[in-house]
Amino acid sequence: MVSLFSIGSSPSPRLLLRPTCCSSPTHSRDAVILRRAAELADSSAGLTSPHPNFGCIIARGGDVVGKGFLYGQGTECAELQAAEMAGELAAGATAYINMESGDCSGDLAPVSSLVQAGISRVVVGIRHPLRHFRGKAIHALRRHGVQVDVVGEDLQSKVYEEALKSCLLVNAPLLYRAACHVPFSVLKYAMTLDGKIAASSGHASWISSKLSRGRVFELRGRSDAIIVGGNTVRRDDPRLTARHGGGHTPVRIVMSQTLDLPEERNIWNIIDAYTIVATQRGARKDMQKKLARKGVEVVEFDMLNPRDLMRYCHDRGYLSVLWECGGGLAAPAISCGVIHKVYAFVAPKIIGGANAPSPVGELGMIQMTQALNLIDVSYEQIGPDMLISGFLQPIPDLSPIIPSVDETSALDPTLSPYDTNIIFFYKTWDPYGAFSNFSPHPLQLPDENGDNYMWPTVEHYYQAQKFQGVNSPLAIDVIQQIKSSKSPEEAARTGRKMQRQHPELVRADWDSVKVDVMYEALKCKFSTYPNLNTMLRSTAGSVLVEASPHDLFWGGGREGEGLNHLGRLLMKLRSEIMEETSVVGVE
Ligand SMILES: NC(=O)C1=CN([C@@H]2O[C@H](COP(=O)(O)OP(=O)(O)OC[C@H]3O[C@@H](n4cnc5c(N)ncnc54)[C@H](OP(=O)(O)O)[C@@H]3O)[C@@H](O)[C@H]2O)C=CC1
Ligand SMILES: Nc1c(N[C@@H]2O[C@H](COP(=O)(O)O)[C@@H](O)[C@H]2O)[nH]c(=O)[nH]c1=O
Repeated sequence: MVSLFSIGSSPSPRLLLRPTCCSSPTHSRDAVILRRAAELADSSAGLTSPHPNFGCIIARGGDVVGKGFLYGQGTECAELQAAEMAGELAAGATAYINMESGDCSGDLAPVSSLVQAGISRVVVGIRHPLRHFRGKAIHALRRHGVQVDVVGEDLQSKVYEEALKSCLLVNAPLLYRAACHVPFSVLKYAMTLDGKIAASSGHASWISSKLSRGRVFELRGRSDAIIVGGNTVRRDDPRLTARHGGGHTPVRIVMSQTLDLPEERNIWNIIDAYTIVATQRGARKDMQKKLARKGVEVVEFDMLNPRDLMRYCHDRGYLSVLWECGGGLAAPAISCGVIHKVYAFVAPKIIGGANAPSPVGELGMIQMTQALNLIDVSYEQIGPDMLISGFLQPIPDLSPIIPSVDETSALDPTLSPYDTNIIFFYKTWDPYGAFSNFSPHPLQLPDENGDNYMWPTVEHYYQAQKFQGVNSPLAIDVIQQIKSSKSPEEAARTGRKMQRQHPELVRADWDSVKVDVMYEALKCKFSTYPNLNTMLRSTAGSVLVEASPHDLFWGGGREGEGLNHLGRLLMKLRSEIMEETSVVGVE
């Protein structure tokens, strides 16, 4: 791992790009546009689940002629949007992408859209951090005769420092995930000028201003999960929802060893946001049952601690986590190295109190020289408060590891981070992400009127089918909402929420037909896309498991307790395809 940010005035090794020998007006222009591509990549933050962020700008000379960003998993890639916008002006132009394209579909759509548009040069901020994508798009572009310049490899000038930093920042969660196998964790707290996060009575609302709390809602919207400890639930009765106006709602996680929690709390209301309680194995079974009855998921750990919880969150596909706990939990989280960034809102107030809680409990340090120094610190005034933020750990830099050409030439069907006889898939950025229902493979199937309709993803189709044929204007309206959802995540959110809130809108036979509905959609997907068909056949001999730790019907569950119906259907489809292929072969 290499430090990327300057500590005080000493710049980090990788940001020490070679001095200005090669700096030129072209370099300066490249750097400015690349930075804009990174900013563009951030556009969907808070509107959809945290996911790898891609932005693409196409420019001729200094003039931008096309741009696009990835809105969510399963939506149109940034490169294609930019190429479409640029039209004929793309021929001979330069494309700027903050990160090497990833592609879960195996057909490298981002690459083909740039090649077909006639782009002659591509400037890449960073290589893709995930091993199965790394170098692949760069290699494919070069094979098509496109000049590819990667910052830090082909472009060495110091003028790229800020652009590179923006490229790293916008995908910091993915970089941590790839390097450390944990989600990017941010510790956020609000404290008085005398360093208290509550009065000695425990009362804490409010320390920071309304404006600052508005910023917290934005931070929540950028996170997959928010974590607090049991004591904060007992004392504050928090809601922990993202009232930021965006669409994405993070999961709320309560860490409680004792499970000595009140039965009535805002956080048990799962209509607005899903709640998970992480606890010690065997803790208060009666309480576990009560929580489960409210729809709260209880996850038991052999030894509840922040590191194991973060591993669990990683397996659950989370990229970004916000810790909003008190000092009792913040200290062990820092000690075991899972906190990467800190946001401290400092309010110009003094509350005093020898026993008033502070943001970080016991770390076992006795000398000031042991203090943890934040890296790349920022200061921002928000209304009356000061927001101080910085990194506790540098963003991992994987870019210097350049794969060989052989490694990147094709999708290796045996490439799996898991046991070779079991292929797990879950998020679209996993090696077999194309098997996910969120993958960007539109499929043509009938809509509610029986007309052929291009559904953006399997998820859109599946969610809409829940309300198909129900004689109610609201059910018809839900189908329309699902059809127009910009991402599969939005489609899933709408479908699940309406199913929870209005079970009467769900078709009466849903439980008995849902497996058939899914199979029909999968058959359509894998017959429409030959490359997916090939990928599915290439898994022959392996068990396919959707690695969803929480969906015990479609997924395999955390410890294999799930029914794995999605994996089973894919294996059934694989057998059918292989039988058909062998029959055709015999004829
Ligand atoms: N101003 C601010 O930004 C904030 C202020 N606060 C204030 O802080 C106070 C609560 O602080 P604090 O008790 O530290 O907060 P927390 O409840 O957030 O953290 C401590 C609790 O975490 C649970 N826990 C689970 N695993 C561990 C572990 N391995 N180590 C330690 N604890 C673990 C325990 O719950 P259990 O006892 O159930 O087992 C423990 O009591 C309240 O007064 C609240 O108002 C809280 C958050 C933010
Ligand atoms: N007191 C305090 C904070 N406290 C945090 O916010 C939680 C309450 O969130 P909610 O119920 O959704 O409004 C609370 O439990 C604690 O984690 N946050 C801040 O930004 N500023 C503040 O002054």
